[in-house]
This record gives sequence, structure tokens and C-alpha cells, in this order.
Amino acid sequence: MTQTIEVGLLGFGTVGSGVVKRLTQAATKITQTQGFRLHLAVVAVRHLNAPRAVSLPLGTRLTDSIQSVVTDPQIQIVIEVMGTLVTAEAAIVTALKHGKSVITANKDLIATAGDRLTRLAQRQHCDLFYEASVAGGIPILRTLTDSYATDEVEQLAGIINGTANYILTAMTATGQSYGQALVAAQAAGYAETDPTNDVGGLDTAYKLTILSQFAFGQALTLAQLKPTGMTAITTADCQAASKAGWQVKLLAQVQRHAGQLYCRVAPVAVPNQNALSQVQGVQNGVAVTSQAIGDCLYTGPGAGSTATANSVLNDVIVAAQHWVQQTRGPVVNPDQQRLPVQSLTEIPQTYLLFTELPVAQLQAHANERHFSIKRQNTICYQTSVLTRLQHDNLVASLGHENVTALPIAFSTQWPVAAVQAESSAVDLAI
Ligand SMILES: NC(=O)C1=CN([C@@H]2O[C@H](COP(=O)(O)OP(=O)(O)OC[C@H]3O[C@@H](n4cnc5c(N)ncnc54)[C@H](OP(=O)(O)O)[C@@H]3O)[C@@H](O)[C@H]2O)C=CC1
Ligand SMILES: N[C@@H](CC=O)C(=O)O
Repeated sequence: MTQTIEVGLLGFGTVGSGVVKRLTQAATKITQTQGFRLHLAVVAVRHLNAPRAVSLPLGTRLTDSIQSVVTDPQIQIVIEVMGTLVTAEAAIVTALKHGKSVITANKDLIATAGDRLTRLAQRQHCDLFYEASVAGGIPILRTLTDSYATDEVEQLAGIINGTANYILTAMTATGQSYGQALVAAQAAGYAETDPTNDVGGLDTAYKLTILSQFAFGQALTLAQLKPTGMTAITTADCQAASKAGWQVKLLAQVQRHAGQLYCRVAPVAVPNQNALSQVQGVQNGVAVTSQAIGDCLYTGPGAGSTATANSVLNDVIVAAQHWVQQTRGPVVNPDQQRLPVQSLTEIPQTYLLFTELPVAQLQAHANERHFSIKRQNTICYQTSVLTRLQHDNLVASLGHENVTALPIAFSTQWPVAAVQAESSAVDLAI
């Protein structure tokens, strides 16, 4: 007889609706290819009477009691797609303590409490998977785990917030204002309930810390990342950069260099020649450079109901396989190292400047500080390599309100020590 795995779902919003729909659509395929059946026993929501994007299958209960789901002895796998920190963590802890495997898409929670939840799952011999927490529909965590098992990742750079990329693309391509593009991203279901983390860089930072754990065996902290969002970027900046050969992207980066990890979450100018510049709209892209494979770029939808639900359900399938085989709870990606961490911002690199200040004023400053600038178009300039100090002096002296300076991605000049002091900065004319 076909074994049935009972599933409980917490949350029936954008992602939860996609899970219900995909589970129904893929039911036959799951039974045929996996040899077991997934049964959605119950769905928990906050508002029992709110309208829903999809109908529940016959026999699936709707409840407003999370507790009744996570303690239900019939349920073997709990899917958490509510969001929130405190409520979701309490639900996951209770589910794990009741011997259930848990699948979540909650990057805020995994980035901040993933370590203790993973240890609890291990003690309980349960699975805790969270593929959908990073890059929506792209199966990047499992790829890093399985396909880089014998390889060494050296560098990872990602566009990993669909909302921010959607907004920046719309501002560049159609001239929409930031506000107009944000409203469209919210309507499409890409943004968080409160989009502050999407546009402020925090969502990208949460995802980068998870990616870093999988790529380097070392999570990053928000204090190390100090993310910068994209709210200061204007439509004019995006369009001027694009005309000159760069795309403005909110980029997450972590790389190993000389025994240290260097990281950054910030808007940058990606040269058109780099494939990440072509990652448009809600698409995400994760570029991984490793010793054995070299360069690989993984792209796909970074947010949205169906694509994210697919990642959730792939985790459910693996957890269900483990239930059937009684092999639950192996640790995935434990901490492997503690390298010193520094910001990429500390490293000398080139910048794009956006300003309406007179050229003569910029030129005078550059001459005085021993670097060069090259005008690209009305408001856009490219600098030669600037030290951190030169960059800070430039912005402070011209006025934060008068200039936006975006690092040009992948323009860092190693080694650090040779060019760190402003006094020893070399004028690398462009
Ligand atoms: N949207 C996306 O593209 C992606 C989202 N994620 C993550 O997935 C999770 C869900 O996101 P999304 O579907 O967009 O969020 P939504 O806001 O669309 O849905 C949240 C759901 O959770 C329910 N819920 C919230 N709080 C409670 C509570 N205290 N008790 C019971 N139910 C509750 C809501 O119930 P009700 O409907 O009754 O209010 C709603 O059904 C988040 O962690 C998000 O970061 C990850 C990748 C992509
Ligand atoms: N709000 C997020 C959803 C997926 O994680 C995003 O826009 O990327």
C-alpha cells in the first residue's frame, strides 16, 4: 500500500497558496516518482474568513490555531510560510520537539536563529530545510551542498532580492519612479508584508549569511555586513549608469582572499560585460566561483508564489523520503571555519559618481587628492581606484546630499596593504 505522509501548513498567503496549488497539481507525479503520497491535512491562518487565492482540497482543514498543527500527532511534516520571527520560531521549536520535520521559507528567522534551530532539529532527529529562504525558485542551497561537496568556493556574488531588482530594473528600463516600481512589486507578491527589509538591504543580508554558511561553512553577522539598501538610488542615476555601460544592482558579495572573508551588501554598478548585469526584474542570480568548476551563474525567479512554493515542496519531498527511509536529521552544512571577516568597502576600488555639481569642482577635488575622474555623461563619472579614505573624503567634501558614489563591482585592487594609505595612493588614470 502507498504510504501517506501527513503535512501541516502554517500560512496561506502568497507562498502558502502556491504550496496548496502545486501540491494538488503534482499529486500524481509525487506518488508515481516517489512511491509515497503527501496529504495536506491542515492549514493554519490568522484570519479564518479572509478570501484565498486558491481553494483547499476536500478533506483539508483550515484553523487559526498554530498550536493544534504543530502538536498534532498525525502530522509528520510542518511547512512554515507565515513569516514573523517570534511566532514562527515558537511554532518551529514546538514542531521539532514533537518530532516533526520542518520546512520553512523564513530567511529572517534562519539567518538569526538558524544555528539554534538546526541544533534542536539534530537533537530531535528531525529535518529542518529552508531552500526557499534564499533566491526563491533557484535551488541554490541544495546545489551548494551537493554539487560543491568536494570543491572549494572562492567567491559568491548574488542579486538575491527580487523586489529590489524589480524596482531597479523598472527605474532603469521604463523610467518609473522608486515609489511606482515598489507598488508594482508589492502587487505582484514579491515584497515582504513590510518591504523595508527588501529595499533596505536587510533581506539581502539575511540571505547572504545563509549562502555564506553553505558556500564557506561560515555564517556572517549583520554587524559584519552592515547592509546598505537601494533607497538613495534615483531613476536618473540608474539611467545615467545604463547609458554609460553599467547596471545598478543591489549586490551581495562574499569572497575569500588571503585567509580572510570579505563581504558586502550594497548597491553597486555592474559592468554590462558581466552576466549579473543581465539579471532583470524579479529574477535573481547567484554567481559562484570555485576551484574545480570555475565560474557558474545560477539564475531564476527570486520571489513569487509558484516558484517559491516549488522550492518549499522540493524540501518537503526530501523530508518525506527521509521519513519513509527513517533517516531523518543528518546535519547539513555545520560550521567549518571562523575566518576573520572584513568589508569589501575597505578595499581600494573604482566608483561611479552621480552628481550635478560642476565638473570643475570634481576635477579640483580629484587633483588635490591624487586621483582621476572621467565624465561618462551629464551626471555620471567614473573614478580611478580610490582607497576607502579617498572615497570617504570625496563624499564628505562634496556633501552626501550632492553625490552618490557606487562601487564598480569586481574592481577591487588587491593586495590591501600596498595601497591602503591615502598618502601612498597611486593615480591610475582611466
Ligand atoms: N513572497 C515571496 O515571494 C517569498 C516569501 N518568502 C518568505 O515566505 C514567508 C511567507 O511569505 P508570503 O507568503 O509572501 O507572506 P504573506 O503575508 O502573503 O502570507 C503570510 C500568511 O501567514 C499567515 N500568518 C501570519 N501570521 C500568522 C499567525 N500569527 N498565525 C497564523 N497565521 C499567520 C497569514 O494569515 P492570514 O492570511 O489569515 O493573514 C498569511 O496566510 C515569509 O517568511 C517570506 O519572507 C520567501 C521567498 C519568497
Ligand atoms: N521579498 C523577497 C521574497 C523572497 O525572498 C524578495 O523580494 O526577494
